[in-house]
Amino acid sequence: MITIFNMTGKVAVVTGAARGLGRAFTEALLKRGDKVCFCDVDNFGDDNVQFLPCDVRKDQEFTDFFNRVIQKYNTVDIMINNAGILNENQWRKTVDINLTAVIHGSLLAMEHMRNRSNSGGLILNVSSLAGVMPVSFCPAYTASKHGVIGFSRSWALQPEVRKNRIRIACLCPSFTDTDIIKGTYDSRVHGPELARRVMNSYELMVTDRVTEAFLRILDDLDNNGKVMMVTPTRGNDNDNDNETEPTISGLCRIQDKQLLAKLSSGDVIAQKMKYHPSCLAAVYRERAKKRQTEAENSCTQEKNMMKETALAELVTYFFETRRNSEESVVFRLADLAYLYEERLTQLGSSSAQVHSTRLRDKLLQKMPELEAHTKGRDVLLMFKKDI
Ligand SMILES: NC(=O)C1=CN([C@@H]2O[C@H](COP(=O)(O)OP(=O)(O)OC[C@H]3O[C@@H](n4cnc5c(N)ncnc54)[C@H](O)[C@@H]3O)[C@@H](O)[C@H]2O)C=CC1
Ligand SMILES: CCCCCC(=O)CC\C=C/C=C/C=C/[C@@H](O)[C@@H](O)CCCC(=O)O
Repeated sequence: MITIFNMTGKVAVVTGAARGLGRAFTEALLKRGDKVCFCDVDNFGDDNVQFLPCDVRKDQEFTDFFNRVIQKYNTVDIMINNAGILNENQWRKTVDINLTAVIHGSLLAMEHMRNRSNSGGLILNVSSLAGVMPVSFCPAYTASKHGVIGFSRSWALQPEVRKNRIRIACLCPSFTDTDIIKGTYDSRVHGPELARRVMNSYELMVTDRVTEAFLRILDDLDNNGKVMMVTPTRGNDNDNDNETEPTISGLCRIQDKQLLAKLSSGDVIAQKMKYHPSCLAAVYRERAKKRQTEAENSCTQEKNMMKETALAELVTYFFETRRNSEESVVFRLADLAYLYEERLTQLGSSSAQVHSTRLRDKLLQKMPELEAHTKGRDVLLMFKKDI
């Protein structure tokens, strides 16, 4: 685990913080003793914090706002890209604010944090549960929130980001009691009736619940690339084992198929049921097992991706070296294994030990124009036409 730095007493920027979640996040940061500079298109007055009007959709305005924060505080440690709207009739504006401005805000922060002599920083992008699942009544909003996650996770993998101790994470709340969900009742969504029904099937969260998760992800020093979901019953990814009464959405999440079948056949009514403690324990055991498998799968996927990246770079290195060399080139497998291992470590792989025979086979498979020869204790790789 990489320890980056303690986040309290820092300078934070929050976009879209005149109300709703942004305002709640700002208040929580102030309580911790951080300095906060926030912006919004709406006005807001409070002497304790610095407010600057800024429409994050306007590139120059956003850049100027960010630079003014640096002028005032000399630094930015935390960047919260929170501003967001939901309006399917104005889908371009929705994408501009929810995704394009998040990209812009992240790049501004990264550029600044990269030059801070290795003291790093946190970029927290506010996505949504709609960033991880389809939502039929607001496709553009959903696309923008999916985009935020894709963008953040991709940067999080970059060696440059890790090297500079920058962390990029996402927060994905479910429906929360703020102004944005009022749009679900009017023409800003496709099918307000369906939106209302879906929303009613979810328990509405208070902003405090999301703020609690927000503070956790802020304090988690190992959160680069993390996507934290916040739902009424799960709270966040870590604490969730205090449900004693089943709700339909809760049951869907934990996949208690037997009980779901009973409910759908009309045998029982959700509100009237309680779990027997040992059944509940079994359900939680099952869920913990499922989560572990999911975590392992995603870990394996990430490792495979790193291996693919490192191998692709090695292949490029081969061809570049060959192209730039007047003479024939010979590569020692041991050197290549070392380079490959180094690159995997840079990419963040925790178990980067390389099996050199396997690496040789992979390279020969990727580059049929190569041949391997043994010379003493060395295995050498060279282009066939150079032999
Ligand atoms: N409330 C909810 O159910 C959920 C909200 N979210 C996300 O949380 C974030 C915050 O939303 P809420 O606080 O819920 O909504 P909200 O509508 O209460 O707050 C959004 C804030 O962003 C500001 N804003 C809008 N356009 C802006 C622009 N161009 N430049 C600067 N500021 C701008 C608004 O003036 C407002 O103060 C959004 O990204 C939203 O998508 C995610 C999941 C659930
Ligand atoms: C709609 C307002 C969104 C603004 C705030 C959010 O970002 C909250 C989004 C969070 C969760 C949305 C989940 C929606 C799920 C449904 O699509 C799905 O559970 C079931 C849908 C059934 C259907 O579409 O027929």
